[in-house]
Amino acid sequence: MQLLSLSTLNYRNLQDATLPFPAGVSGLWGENGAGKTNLLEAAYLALTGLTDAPRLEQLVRSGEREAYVRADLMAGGSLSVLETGVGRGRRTTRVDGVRVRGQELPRGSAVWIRPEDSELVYGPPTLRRAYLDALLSRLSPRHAQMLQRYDRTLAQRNAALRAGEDWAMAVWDESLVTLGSEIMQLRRRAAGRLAELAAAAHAQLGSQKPLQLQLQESTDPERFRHDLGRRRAEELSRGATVVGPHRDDLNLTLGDFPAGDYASRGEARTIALALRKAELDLLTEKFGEQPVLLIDDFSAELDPHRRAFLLQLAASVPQAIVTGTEAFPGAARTLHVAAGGVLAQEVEA
Ligand SMILES: Nc1ncnc2c1ncn2[C@@H]1O[C@H](COP(=O)(O)OP(=O)(O)OP(=O)(O)O)[C@@H](O)[C@H]1O
Repeated sequence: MQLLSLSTLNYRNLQDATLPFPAGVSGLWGENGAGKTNLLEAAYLALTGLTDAPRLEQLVRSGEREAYVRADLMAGGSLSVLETGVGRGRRTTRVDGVRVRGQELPRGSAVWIRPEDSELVYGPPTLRRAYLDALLSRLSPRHAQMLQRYDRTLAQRNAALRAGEDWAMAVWDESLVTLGSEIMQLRRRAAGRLAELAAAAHAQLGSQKPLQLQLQESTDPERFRHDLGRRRAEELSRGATVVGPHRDDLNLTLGDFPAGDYASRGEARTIALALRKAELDLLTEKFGEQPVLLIDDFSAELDPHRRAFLLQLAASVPQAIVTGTEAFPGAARTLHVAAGGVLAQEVEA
């Protein structure tokens, strides 16, 4: 896939502009705080409709009410215009001028690799679940739908638990078990393939210690109903559902040890890179075309071998946009970012 151009309006510190992007590797370099991450974040939002900003208004330039991003995307041989507008608690999405829901944007259009991905290793289970669920939702609209319904049911069940409505549990359990069991089955299937791809990417990254990835479930489809009943008293006293797919984790083991407790910063970044490469591979398998690859801060915490891997990875996809505080070696086109604007452009041989 290829992002032909990115337009932004009122987006964080970026100057309002339309930037064309050719195929191949574009390298964006600039000082700290120049706006490089904001540019990749805007591209990711425009291409996928996704953001992990805690509040949508953070994306809007201070003093403005709304921000807008637009991606002209070439996918499957045809051009689509993807537009997203965001404001306080509000997001609207259009494809070719027609208003759609966010999940109707092309689902395999971009993968974003960034230094914060190390939190997938060190951070709490919520982050790994979010990674898995976001990926599965892009691979399967059914999973996205099940997950939404599960989250709604879970919130209602928790409210009933807090209100001490023991009598209502039979009804909530029925829906939770039906939805939760399907989510567990979908996760199991995808996690198996993800584990293979991540382990292979990790080995390619030159790591001597093998990476293992395993779904850690708080229950399983056969036991789910029984476990809910067994822990009812505890749930009523805590006012929360204590078993189910919302309590699962993705265990990462490096060599013989849990990665979150033992991995060095560089090792964690390597594991995170392997997870993103696996994401790229899964999306490519599913949609038959490689996503646009966005790489933020390519040199952060990586030794020369791992940097070389990123270089090769960027060169292996139809289009990659890579940022750093120095120019990306081997980029077909180098752009200079300063004060939220793309200032200079040099074409290398
Ligand atoms: N909503 C906003 N309105 C205005 N400016 C913002 C907004 N959100 C973030 N910024 C500013 O945008 C600037 C650029 O941030 P960005 O993370 O893109 O920098 P960067 O070039 O990636 O820097 P680094 O190399 O340090 O990672 C920061 O100074 C930040 O304070």
